This record gives sequence, structure tokens and C-alpha cells, in this order.
Amino acid sequence: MTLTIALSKGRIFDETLPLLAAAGIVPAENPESSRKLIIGTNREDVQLVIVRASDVPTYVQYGAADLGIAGRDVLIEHGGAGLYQPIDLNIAKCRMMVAVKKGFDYHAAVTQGARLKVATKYPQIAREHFAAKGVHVDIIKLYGSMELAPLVGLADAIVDLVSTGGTLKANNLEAVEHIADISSRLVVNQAALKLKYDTIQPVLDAFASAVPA
Ligand SMILES: Nc1ncnc2c1ncn2[C@@H]1O[C@H](COP(=O)(O)OP(=O)(O)OP(=O)(O)O)[C@@H](O)[C@H]1O
Ligand SMILES: O=P(O)(O)OC[C@H]1O[C@H](OP(=O)(O)OP(=O)(O)O)[C@H](O)[C@@H]1O
Repeated sequence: MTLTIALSKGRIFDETLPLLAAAGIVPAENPESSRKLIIGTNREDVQLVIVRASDVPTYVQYGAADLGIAGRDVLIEHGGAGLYQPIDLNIAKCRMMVAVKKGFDYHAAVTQGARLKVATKYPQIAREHFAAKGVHVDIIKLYGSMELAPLVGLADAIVDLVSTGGTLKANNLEAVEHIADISSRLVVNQAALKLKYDTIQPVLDAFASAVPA
């Protein structure tokens, strides 16, 4: 029985390589240089499928992949239906933050009960955050480059991921509120775990023992 693992290119793929190696899995090709979306490995019974980061939960939910690795940001937005999420892999670490243009008095705006325009790729996370604070917001859904929105008057604030803070700094923005710490989790299709237990469980054990500190 083939085991299919859904991964996204870039940081998740790079940071997953040592975890795969711990499970004795070595990809046959690098998805950065290959155009292939299905990549074989040194193990005949294991293949990787390369998908958009935000699509990983969908592939695993429907069983098109047995396992996947997805950021907590993506998992919260997806909702997690049909997914078993056994291991926090402690990779792709960053923070979900509210940020504004330098000089914008966010706390005054919130205290005064102003209605805020918030641009984000994460409408669910943003909506829940502001609802819990009792702040009225209009959410503007974007697919990237959120940092631009306050600079051109599209939004008062953004909800986005921050790691080094370099992107905010380069765009004259500042973080004003922490929403959540983010890292990536291993996600498993619940039916696959039962059907392919003998193949999947050793991979879960190897990943768990190789989680970086
Ligand atoms: N600057 C960062 N530092 C560390 N981890 C990050 C950073 N930005 C994003 N991540 C984490 O890595 C995951 C994958 O990010 P990546 O940039 O590869 O995909 P994306 O471009 O956000 O997704 P998509 O292609 O679906 O739009 C995110 O879901 C998040 O959990
Ligand atoms: O605080 P920093 O270290 O600057 O990282 C933050 C940036 O990283 C992410 O973008 P990413 O690099 O993934 O670009 P993308 O979303 O356009 O793929 C995020 O959306 C921020 O823009």
C-alpha cells in the first residue's frame, strides 16, 4: 500500500527533509527544480505530492494524501475537519500578529470603538480575534502582500505572519498585537491511519522523535 505525503514547496519542504530522513524517507527530486507534482522517494511505498501550503489540509481531509504538513495558520482557517493532528513539529515558526502603519494609533482607535478595515489572508483568524475583543471590523480578504494594504489606504490594519519582523520594517509597519504562536503540525487522514496503521505509525514515531527543540 502506497503512503502519500502532501507537502508544500519552500520552507515547509526544506524543514521537513530532516524529519523525513529520520523516517528513512529521502525524496528522489527537489520540487524547487522539478516541475513534477508527484515525487518518488527512496522507498517504493512512499510518494510525496507537492501542493500549495493552504491546500495541504484539503488533500489530507479527502484522503488524496494520507499525511501532510501544514501551518497552524492554515489549519485554523481550514477548520481541521477529518484531520488527526498528532504532532507539533516545531518547524516554520512564526507569529500571527496585527500590524499597522507606523504612527497609526491602533490602541486609541480600538478604545474609541472605531470600525477598522483589516486586510488579511486569514479572515477566520482575524474575525475570531476581533470578535473576542469586541472590536468591529470589515475584513478584506487578500492572497498575499498584505503589508501593502495599509500603505495605499486599502486597510487600517493587517493580520499576517511575522518572523524576523523584516517585512514589516521594510514597509514602515509595526506589530501592535500578538494573536497566536504558529508552527507546523503533522496531519493525518483519520481513515488512512486505521487502514494503513502499520505503515503510518512508524513514520509518526520517527517524526515525533526527530522534532527539533
Ligand atoms: N516568515 C515565516 N517564517 C516562518 N514560518 C512562516 C513564515 N511565513 C509563513 N510561515 C509558515 O509556513 C507556512 C508555509 O508558508 P509558505 O510561504 O511556504 O506558503 P504560502 O505562500 O503562505 O502559502 P500559499 O502558497 O498556500 O499561499 C505558512 O502556512 C506558515 O505556517
Ligand atoms: O517577519 P519576516 O521574517 O519578514 O516574515 C514575514 C513574512 O513572511 C511571510 O511571507 P513569505 O515569505 O512566506 O512570502 P509569501 O507569503 O509571499 O510566500 C509573511 O506573509 C510575511 O510577509
